[in-house]
Amino acid sequence: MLEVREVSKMYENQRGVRHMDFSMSRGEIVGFLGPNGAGKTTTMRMITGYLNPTKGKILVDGLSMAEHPKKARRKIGYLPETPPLYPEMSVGAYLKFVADLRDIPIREQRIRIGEAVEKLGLKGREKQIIKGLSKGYRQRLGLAQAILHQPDLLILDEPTSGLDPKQIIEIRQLIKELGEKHTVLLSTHILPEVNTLCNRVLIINQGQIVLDGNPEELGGQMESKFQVSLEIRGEREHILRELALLPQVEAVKIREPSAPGQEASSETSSLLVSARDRTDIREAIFFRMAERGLPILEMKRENLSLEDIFLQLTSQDPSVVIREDGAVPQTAEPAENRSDEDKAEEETEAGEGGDSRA
Ligand SMILES: Nc1ncnc2c1ncn2[C@@H]1O[C@H](COP(=O)(O)OP(=O)(O)OP(=O)(O)O)[C@@H](O)[C@H]1O
Repeated sequence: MLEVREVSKMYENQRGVRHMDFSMSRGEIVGFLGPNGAGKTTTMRMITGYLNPTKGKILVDGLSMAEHPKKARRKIGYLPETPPLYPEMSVGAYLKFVADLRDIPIREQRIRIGEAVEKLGLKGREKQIIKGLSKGYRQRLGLAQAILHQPDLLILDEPTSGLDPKQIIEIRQLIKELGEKHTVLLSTHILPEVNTLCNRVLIINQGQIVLDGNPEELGGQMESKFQVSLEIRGEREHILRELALLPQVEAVKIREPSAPGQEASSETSSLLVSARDRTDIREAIFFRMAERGLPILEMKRENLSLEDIFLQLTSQDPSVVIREDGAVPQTAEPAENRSDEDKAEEETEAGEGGDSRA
């Protein structure tokens, strides 16, 4: 559905986006995460044809954005961070205006507007003036204009930013529904939003993708060691001795008391066990404890949360790049180590390209 091939964008000697390379298949809902200034908006503006890449290529359903901008843009619905609304217009008049702008045939306009109004919960508000709408309803209208021409691909730039908690839940639900028929790329700062909505996450930092994968599987991929939390009944010394005898176990941390105000129990121990590597050690622990008559009351694999991963990747220069295809760690080059060739390439890029159709 979307191919972003080696795309870079330079802003007057400052790099906005660097060698961005990813593709999206039909039906995916991809979360685009990154700290402020990482390059999310720049990338989205290039995908939607509002900004020309300095280098690289963007294909929407096989159509090159550079060669066939009009056709390619017809396949995209875009909700910028601030929805492009006209405050003096009514909801209905605005959607009619957008329908004209998108060349939707007159005979189809009523049906399309009706569908969008229905889908986005705007029914009964067609005559309302936009400046009187709440932020949540403006966002709904922004989404309605984005889907009016029935695009295959939706690009949503921070669609829930600035909304109150109730509006956030409503807009997320709408995005989830839109995701059943559209391929969606959405940028956000809110990590749980990615877990709730997306089947894939792209984390970018300093203009580069530093991680690409399934939000639920990332924790396991990122960890260098397998970790298990355990609650075991029995004499503490005995348990620790038995765990230490397992060759796969590297470290055991005592985690008591398990809840504030709860006394450490002499009967049970809460522990965090780390393996020597990424091997699953749960079976080995289970059989050893069973053999020694030390019942396991609870055993759970500990994963890094998306928040841990995000902080790990964005709080300093990324040193590890993990791709969806096999979690192969590569070293990302710190800026000072870039080759002269790379620097020369950047200088050349700085002289090319520019904004278009802004
Ligand atoms: N028009 C511009 N001129 C010059 N530099 C720009 C311009 N737009 C963006 N940049 C720079 O490009 C980099 C990426 O900015 P971008 O707005 O794409 O980040 P973002 O990830 O969307 O950030 P945020 O989460 O704050 O919206 C930043 O360093 C920014 O300062």
